[in-house]
Amino acid sequence: MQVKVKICGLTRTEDMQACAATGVHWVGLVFHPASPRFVTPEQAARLHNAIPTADKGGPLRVGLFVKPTFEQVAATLNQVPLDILQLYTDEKTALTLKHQTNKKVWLARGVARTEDLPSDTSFDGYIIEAPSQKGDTRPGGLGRTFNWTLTEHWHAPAPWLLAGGLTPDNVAQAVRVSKTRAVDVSSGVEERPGIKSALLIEKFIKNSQKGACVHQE
Ligand SMILES: O=C(O)c1ccccc1N[C@@H]1O[C@H](COP(=O)(O)O)[C@@H](O)[C@H]1O
Repeated sequence: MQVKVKICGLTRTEDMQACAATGVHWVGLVFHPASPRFVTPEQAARLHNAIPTADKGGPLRVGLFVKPTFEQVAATLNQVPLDILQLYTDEKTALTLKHQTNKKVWLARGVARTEDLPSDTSFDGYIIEAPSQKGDTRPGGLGRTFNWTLTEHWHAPAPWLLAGGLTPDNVAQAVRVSKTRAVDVSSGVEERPGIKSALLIEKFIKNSQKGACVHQE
């Protein structure tokens, strides 16, 4: 797989198994109570146990937290051995959590202009997505796209994933325009919030690779 894929917001064992079977690089578990994809640490542990770990060829586990405290992250890590923390918080808190937990940290950043693109090399990766809007009930998972040309000439300080409103129908174009090497999707491969479709996951992965072929020629 040339373009790496993360499927986020998994709540069911069968969806974890579909991700593992299709060879996605990362699966995301949402620990934000306001999300329709929220899972408790106990539910996450069951999902984690349903598929091979990364050292046995399974996907890496990414835990998504919105403005978390150290206590919330530590209590979650006690139940489920996450590989990466995807954080919606400020840089200082994220860096402190990285040192406290000794985990890889990806920062999520909404981008409206090139000036919003991060330059800090302290993090292990970035999720680059649509900026929040007034009235949003959560900072992501809303199926909203942004101007993909913004990242076209960006010299990223760390590996990054393009996110926000990606679907099997637009992912090839998104990869082509943004020049990303990795994509992240939640709502675009769902039958309804939290319920993934194995068929849409398969289509999404296949189409994401089509975008890569064009810009690598
Ligand atoms: O998925 C959620 O419910 C969610 C809640 C809070 C913050 C982020 C969330 N999801 C992340 O948002 C992006 C884009 O999602 P979508 O494909 O537009 O639905 C992705 O990184 C999800 O992991």
